[in-house]
Amino acid sequence: MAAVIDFHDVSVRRGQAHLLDRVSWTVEEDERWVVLGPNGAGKTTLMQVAAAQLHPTSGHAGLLEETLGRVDVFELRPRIGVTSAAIAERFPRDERVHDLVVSASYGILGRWREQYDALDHERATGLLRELGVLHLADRTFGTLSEGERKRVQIARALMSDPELLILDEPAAGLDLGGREDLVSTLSVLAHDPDSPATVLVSHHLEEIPPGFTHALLLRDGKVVEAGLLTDVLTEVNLAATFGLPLVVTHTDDDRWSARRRTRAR
Ligand SMILES: Nc1ncnc2c1ncn2[C@@H]1O[C@H](COP(=O)(O)OP(=O)(O)OP(=O)(O)O)[C@@H](O)[C@H]1O
Repeated sequence: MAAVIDFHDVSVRRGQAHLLDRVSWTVEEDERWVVLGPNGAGKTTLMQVAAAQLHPTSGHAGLLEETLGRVDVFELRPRIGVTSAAIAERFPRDERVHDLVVSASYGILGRWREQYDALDHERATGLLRELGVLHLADRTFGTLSEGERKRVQIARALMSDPELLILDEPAAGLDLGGREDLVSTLSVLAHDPDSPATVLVSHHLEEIPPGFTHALLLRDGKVVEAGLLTDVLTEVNLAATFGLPLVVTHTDDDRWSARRRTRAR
């Protein structure tokens, strides 16, 4: 199976700061990864490289069988679906939800610039239905709740039928119900064999959707551990990542949680 992400010793430096420090990471087509780490660990920087938005200072960054630095990133980027707070900020608040999704097939914002065919409209409608927000298709983006916006963003990211889907902190800012709804939706996507390879960035184990297969733990720009979820999400690894003693729970319905250990067991 072909590697979707194939990083060897990827480093990103800004002056004396090592934002990423020799990160090696491989993601295969059928894998669903969660990237966990504390604030400032380098998660967003790693996602910028994985989204072909940022070149590493050194190392080999392979993406979709291409190598960053040797490929036209404008051809690579449409093959990668990305959601992040920074991207959502650029969405026009007065854009109709359906138009926001359908315009992604051309990688632009503002649907009036292009003509779309019936298949594009059908696909946008299907994705809005899959994400549970079809009833909002005629609303403007600015009138949606935070949870509704996250779902629309994911529909838009999937519109171009990407080979890699990157979700940078999709549960940030959601209330408990919104988070649980999003986790369920992402779990359905994770179990769908037609879904692209997926990378989800989070600070919280509670946000890992059932069906996710792998985890990468990042701290100070370095990989603490990477591999199968059940191998990686140990109390020892997570304590090393977040810098505090933790009790980690994995339930029968494949949900994870972590809390500070209050006394020695
Ligand atoms: N241009 C820059 N120059 C120096 N340091 C930078 C620069 N850009 C980012 N950093 C630092 O790099 C580190 C990693 O940042 P990054 O945003 O990738 O972390 P993160 O894991 O996504 O954090 P968070 O969870 O808070 O969003 C941070 O300490 C940040 O302050």
